[in-house]
Amino acid sequence: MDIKSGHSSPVMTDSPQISNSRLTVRQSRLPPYSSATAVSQNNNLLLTVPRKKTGIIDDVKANAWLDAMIASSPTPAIVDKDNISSSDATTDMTYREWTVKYPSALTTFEKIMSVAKGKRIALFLDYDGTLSPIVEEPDAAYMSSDMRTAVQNVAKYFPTAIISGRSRDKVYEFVGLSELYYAGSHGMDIMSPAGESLNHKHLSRTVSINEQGKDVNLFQTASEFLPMIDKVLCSLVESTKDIKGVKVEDNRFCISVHYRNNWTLVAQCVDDVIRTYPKLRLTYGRKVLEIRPVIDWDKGKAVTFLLESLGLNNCEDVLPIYVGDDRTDEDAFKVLRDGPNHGYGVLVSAMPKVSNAFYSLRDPSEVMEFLKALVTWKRSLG
Ligand SMILES: O=P(O)(O)OC[C@H]1O[C@H](O[C@H]2O[C@H](CO)[C@@H](O)[C@H](O)[C@H]2O)[C@H](O)[C@@H](O)[C@@H]1O
Repeated sequence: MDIKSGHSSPVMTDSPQISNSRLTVRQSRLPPYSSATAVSQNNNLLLTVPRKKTGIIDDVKANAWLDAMIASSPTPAIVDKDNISSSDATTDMTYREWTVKYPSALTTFEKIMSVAKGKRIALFLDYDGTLSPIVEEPDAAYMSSDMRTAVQNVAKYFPTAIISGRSRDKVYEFVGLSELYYAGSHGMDIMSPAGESLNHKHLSRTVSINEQGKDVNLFQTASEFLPMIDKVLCSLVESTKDIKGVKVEDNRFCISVHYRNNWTLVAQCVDDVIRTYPKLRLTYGRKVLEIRPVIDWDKGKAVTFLLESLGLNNCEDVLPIYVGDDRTDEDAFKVLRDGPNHGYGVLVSAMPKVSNAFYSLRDPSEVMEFLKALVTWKRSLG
């Protein structure tokens, strides 16, 4: 990974991976992303990554979606330290400069709490990269028991939801706390804790039985896509089976295609499969391509839905806080920044990034400190 800091906003790249690449995709579902959000439904794109002439950074920057995809690709646990060209000191300084715009939620904790005073906090937490560190093997992204305790404690005081790109079952398996709200598949599959009734004026619910045999409410916004998603899942498993480092993950209402090398080949394979499905779209995260239904629903919508269902929307005395690390969390940050339910997004990142969040935390260990601080603060109020 190379961090170029000669621009006003330093850009992270995986230049060794892309320096010789050329990818032309016609009539593709690969989206032309803007710098912070990942939304496009354009069917007729011509995307070209030209061979390096003057500088790969410029070439890549000319292709906004690719730039953004690569920028979000490096994962702290996978990064090869030897490839970092900037000195640690420069990196540190760049990070400190960045925190002027996105202050640490720990160092500004008192300021945040002065706003929270007299308000009810509603807490939204992403999973991967926020509650668990990013690791090479997606199935091994375990949460520490200390983090679990921190989440459990915070949920005693504030309504707490986990909002993840993973399937709801998988994230529930990792977290294992039945007292939380869970929104899997980027918010397309929402479950209330047992014993909590969740109602919404527009969306109908189904009642299901959880592992302890108790009733839980489910809100699923993309059920009609399930047969299509299952079909695409099978095709993707088949078409990528010989590509080293690829793992296709079934996230129920969406699919993740993880890649470690050969990303152009993987992108092409994915594109070949989904180009005949106009009702699906492609987004991306850290070394992952994600296929999901073309519906107007994302993590931001899930936050709004949960606030409405909990009767916490448009309330002067509610402060929603969303902590997340990924591109898909930006939708939620934006909702809290610009929407009627004013709150704070907290971006978890050890690298400078452009974000809709207000605050930042470096990594999951700082997230845990933040959760503990919230509990201490709440207890201090008596
Ligand atoms: O919304 P999230 O909870 O942040 O989930 C986003 C994706 O996270 C997982 O992939 C990422 O984390 C893996 C484990 O650390 C890592 O190996 C992978 O490279 C990352 O992309 C998950 O596997 C995906 O399905 C989620 O969509």
